[in-house]
Amino acid sequence: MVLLNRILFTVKEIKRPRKYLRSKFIDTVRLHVKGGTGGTGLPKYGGLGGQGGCVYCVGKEDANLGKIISQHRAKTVVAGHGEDSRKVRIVGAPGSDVKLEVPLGVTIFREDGKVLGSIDKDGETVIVARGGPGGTPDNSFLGHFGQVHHIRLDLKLIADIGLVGFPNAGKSSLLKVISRAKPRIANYPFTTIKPNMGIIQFEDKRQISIADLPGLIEGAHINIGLGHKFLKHVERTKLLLFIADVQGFQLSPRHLKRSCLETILLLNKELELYNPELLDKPAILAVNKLDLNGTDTIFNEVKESFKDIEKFLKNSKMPAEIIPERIIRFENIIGISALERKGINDLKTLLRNRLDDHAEEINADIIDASELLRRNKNIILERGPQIT
Ligand SMILES: Nc1nc2c(ncn2[C@@H]2O[C@H](COP(=O)(O)OP(=O)(O)OP(=O)(O)O)[C@@H](O)[C@H]2O)c(=O)[nH]1
Repeated sequence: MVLLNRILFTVKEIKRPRKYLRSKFIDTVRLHVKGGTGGTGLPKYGGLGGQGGCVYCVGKEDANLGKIISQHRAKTVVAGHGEDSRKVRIVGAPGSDVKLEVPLGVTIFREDGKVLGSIDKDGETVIVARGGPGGTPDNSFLGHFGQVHHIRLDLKLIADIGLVGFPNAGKSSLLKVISRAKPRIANYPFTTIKPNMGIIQFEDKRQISIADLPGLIEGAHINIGLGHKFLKHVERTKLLLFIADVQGFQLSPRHLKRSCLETILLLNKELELYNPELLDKPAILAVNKLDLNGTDTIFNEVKESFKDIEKFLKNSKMPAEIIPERIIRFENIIGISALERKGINDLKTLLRNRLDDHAEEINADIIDASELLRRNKNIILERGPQIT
């Protein structure tokens, strides 16, 4: 009876996590992939064994890595073996291939760290394990084993804009008013636990994608909060949109209260510690919650201090540990209120114009490269036929 009571009591204790906490966003999958073995040949009749099948990844817009895991629970993917040559079928049939549908933005790494390829477009294909050749006179009619690899599929979202900010800054609220996304919004930190994607739609049908990442926090580099886990998703974005709460941030009464400017510098520092190259991306700063009383002054002070931030920091009593080595250059600083939709249209226009300029800059680079090629064609051709 006591035992029964204890069991019943324990069962009652186990609470299933809420649904949104269970829906995990998966951005890395490890798999053991094996190409099929080639079939054996038939020496007596000169019969050829079938080629082993291969395992390959193909890009699909609506695919997700979670589906791959559910389809291959054992995490081993094996392609079909080639058919042996027989008297009645002198050339063996090839083994069946296995297709893995992956979302766009996936890079495939081999166990030794070598990149096997990346998939950025729909239909793009990368073979991850080739099948072994079938038996022929060259290999004494013995089929070969296929390739065997441990691979890692690593997803980095491909979005035009990456939204970075501290928890509670209003990233999800901004995403909701600027795009059609429906993120969770609540007044406590880390409501966002997985990246959310939204599409900003313009009247002329132009679309811009925006990725909202879970909040960064002071000390993310030592894995505080959600750490740097999601920062890889901003690597492929063309523009960074920083969002800061005009009131600053305080994780709990036990933690220091950081002002708006301090949170911006801390964000800058976390990005720098993760990958300093991120600071070279074009960046725009949106200071949020300007509907609150008396916040205009804070916004103006922040804007003013960024006019010559190095000089400002030299003269300020800002603690040294929060100052990054390299300070990001914001191309624009804009005040908004996601709650009251103030400044949202200006922000949208700003983002669009900046992305259009970015596209022109890239086109200019391509034109430069082709011009260089044209001018140096003779020199290049002299070097031999291997360079085309
Ligand atoms: N007054 C005011 N409150 C806002 C504004 N934008 C967001 N909030 C509030 O701030 C709180 C946090 O907003 P979220 O959009 O969830 O913030 P977040 O940055 O996504 O937070 P995490 O999910 O924790 O990273 C919510 O209570 C919002 O209602 C604003 O412009 N003005």
